[in-house]
Amino acid sequence: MAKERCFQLDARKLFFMLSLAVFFLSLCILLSDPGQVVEYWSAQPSVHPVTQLYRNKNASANMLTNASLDESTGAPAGATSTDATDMELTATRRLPQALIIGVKKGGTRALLEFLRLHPDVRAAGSEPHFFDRHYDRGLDWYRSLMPKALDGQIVMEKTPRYFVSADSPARVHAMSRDVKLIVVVRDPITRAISDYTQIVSKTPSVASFESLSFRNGSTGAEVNPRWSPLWIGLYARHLERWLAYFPSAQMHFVHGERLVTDPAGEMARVQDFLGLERIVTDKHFYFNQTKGFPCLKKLEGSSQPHCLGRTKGRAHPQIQDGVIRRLSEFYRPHNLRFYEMVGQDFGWQ
Ligand SMILES: Nc1ncnc2c1ncn2[C@@H]1O[C@H](COP(=O)(O)OS(=O)(=O)O)[C@@H](OP(=O)(O)O)[C@H]1O
Repeated sequence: MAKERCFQLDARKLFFMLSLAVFFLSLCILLSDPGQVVEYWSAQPSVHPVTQLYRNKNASANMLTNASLDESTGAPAGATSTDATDMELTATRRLPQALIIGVKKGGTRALLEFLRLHPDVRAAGSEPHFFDRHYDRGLDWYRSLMPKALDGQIVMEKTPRYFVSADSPARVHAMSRDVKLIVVVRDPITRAISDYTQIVSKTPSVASFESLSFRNGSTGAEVNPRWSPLWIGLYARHLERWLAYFPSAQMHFVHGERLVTDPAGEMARVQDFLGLERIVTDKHFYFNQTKGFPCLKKLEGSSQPHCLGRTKGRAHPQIQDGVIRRLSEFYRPHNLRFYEMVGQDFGWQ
């Protein structure tokens, strides 16, 4: 009897010591690299279904774009039927979960093209202008413009005019209070010159930038904030209307200048904001000296590099220094207010 009790005590002691050893061993691993544990848990929920297929197919040498998604199923071209059944790949047309709402001439086309490289993004190619111009056509019409997408893929579109359209915030909110909003912003003066360059390309007889920027056409007069290329750059005013409907955490601001100098860095932040795995990286870009802009190393189905078209990255006219100075003074308080509202200094002088 006493022998049996003694054996039970020894077993308990052994169990206790083993537990202690396991506990200390775990503690050592955790202390030597706590990041691993955090990284593991934070990495788990963000893998979207097509990203998983993309990984499985190891597409690193075979970059997958929206164009390579089968139009009828929405699955990546080349995915087998077993992949499709396993993942219940049934593509449907859905309303967007994310919108690039502005700003005109900010770099919105570049951003959309870069995002389209991501296997979990499906984007409409042209600008629907639903919330600003075609709202009376209804949500079914709008939905019909969207590409087919799988569950878990993010559907998006870009219409830069939404940012400055008075009706858009309420209408977007009526469609979805959870939609994610992206705004590409650029120095409002360069943006205005870019806008003006586009106007001249369509109407060469238009008055000079200098005369249109001031109330009576003379640089001695007040800046004319009603001239559309200048009015669009009053970012804080336009943003106010959006913040009446959406919390700032639901909006992401892309630094337009950095989208040119560091596209991969800006893309990392956008992918994080959209809850996507960082698949679009510096591997996808190269700087094209002739164009003066980053371009894509290759598009799907082609081994050729791809730059945006000729209407993106036009040469700007030279604007008088005095006019630039006056516009800087004009925009300074608006820019500072905008920085405060978004909690980010964009560094425009
Ligand atoms: N990678 C790359 N390639 C070419 N262009 C680039 C790129 N990244 C940003 N940009 C800048 O995008 C500006 C055009 O902006 P948007 O696409 O928003 O214009 S639009 O509102 O859709 O007309 C365009 O303005 P301009 O330079 O005035 O033409 C570019 O400066």
